Amino acid sequence: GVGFREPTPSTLHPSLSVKIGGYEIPKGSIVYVNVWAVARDPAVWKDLLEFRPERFLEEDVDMKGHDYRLLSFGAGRRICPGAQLAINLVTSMLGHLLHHFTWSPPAGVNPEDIDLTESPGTVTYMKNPIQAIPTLRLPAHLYERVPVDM
Ligand code: HEM
Repeated sequence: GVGFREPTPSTLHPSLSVKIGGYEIPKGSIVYVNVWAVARDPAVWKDLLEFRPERFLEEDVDMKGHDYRLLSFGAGRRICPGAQLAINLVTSMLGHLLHHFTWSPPAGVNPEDIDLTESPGTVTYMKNPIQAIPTLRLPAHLYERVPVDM
């Protein structure tokens, strides 16, 4: 498995003309930052192609623009304003999916054979959608909808 999947690029909007690495960047240009490459820098990440989420427990990596090793939401003035909402939603959604279901590959597919190839572009998708089969892991009555008075 792969450790980092940056789904979207980040942009810089220089307010002055600057020269970087021999390139003249005129004021007002939109510069796309290849955050995908930044998040895969072997000089920065240990075992970078391993799926090892616990790396983020071992080391404090800020993902809201303060740590340039991981720029999922960009950084600076044009950072994603929905970052905290997105982090809360993804955490809650993943938590529910894992709490309620056991997930397995379709019958006959070994986990090692799942194709994790990405399809690069402005937004990164999986080249082939991953198929996963959920089975209930809690007593059935816990999945019933509870009416709520609003
Ligand atoms: C996991 C989910 C999300 C990711 C990975 C993400 C990522 C990003 C990135 C990389 C940018 C560009 C930052 C830059 O140019 O440097 C951006 C911009 C933006 N995002 Fe998100 N975002 C997410 C969810 C959301 C949500 C939930 C909202 C709103 C409710 C949101 C609203 C925006 C807006 C309005 C901008 C444009 C900000 C600007 O250009 O000033 N995003 N986002």
